[in-house]
Amino acid sequence: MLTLCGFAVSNYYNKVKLALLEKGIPFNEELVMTGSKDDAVLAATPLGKVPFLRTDGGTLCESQVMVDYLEAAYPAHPLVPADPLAAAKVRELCTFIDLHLELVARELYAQAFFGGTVPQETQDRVRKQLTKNIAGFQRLAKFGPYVAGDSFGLADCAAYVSLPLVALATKKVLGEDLLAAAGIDWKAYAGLIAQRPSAQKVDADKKADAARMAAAAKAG
Ligand SMILES: N[C@@H](CCC(=O)N[C@@H](CS)C(=O)NCC(=O)O)C(=O)O
Repeated sequence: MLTLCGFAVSNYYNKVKLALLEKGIPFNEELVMTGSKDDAVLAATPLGKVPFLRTDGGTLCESQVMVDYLEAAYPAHPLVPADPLAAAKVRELCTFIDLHLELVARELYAQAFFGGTVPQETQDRVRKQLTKNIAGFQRLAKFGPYVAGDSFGLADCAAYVSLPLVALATKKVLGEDLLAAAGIDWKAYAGLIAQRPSAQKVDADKKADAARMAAAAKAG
């Protein structure tokens, strides 16, 4: 049996959870927060990041590695096309979203979501980089209506959990939703995906986990 480890507010955790739910793979969940000093956790995720996945044969870290493993090990309900190049094009979008959109916007999260401050020079650098990267993303993304074309797939697992964060973080910190400013109607896209039972489960669990974290923070 698979066990997805991490917490339900995490976008990368939810990327893998969406794939598991969409593919109909049975799995357990185990609450693990970031920054663990536990040797067993660090053996599974050496940087202490979440998510990580326990399988009967060993553990995996890195969300894209996990979803690629799921596709290979559980071919039913495929989330990438059978054609290798078409499948790689879907994975290209996943990588682009994770690396060139989310990871860049992440530099704003301390101020956007956690009450911190991001220096002006970092804000300026992120704005410049994201403006360039969003234009690049627009050359790859189809939104037809799914991010890679006419059917739901792996790229939607990445896009659904991360595009709203990019939009909200840029709006809160830079004063402008850079996705919307570039003409990406991410709200309509997210609304479409949010109708799926998998997304509804992810969103409900995320809300409950956010309440758990708020209560824990209040309790010190
Ligand atoms: N590239 C990793 C990113 C995972 C990641 O950054 N997870 C966040 C939570 S959403 C985390 O663990 N942050 C804590 C840290 O970076 O130390 C993946 O795709 O799994």
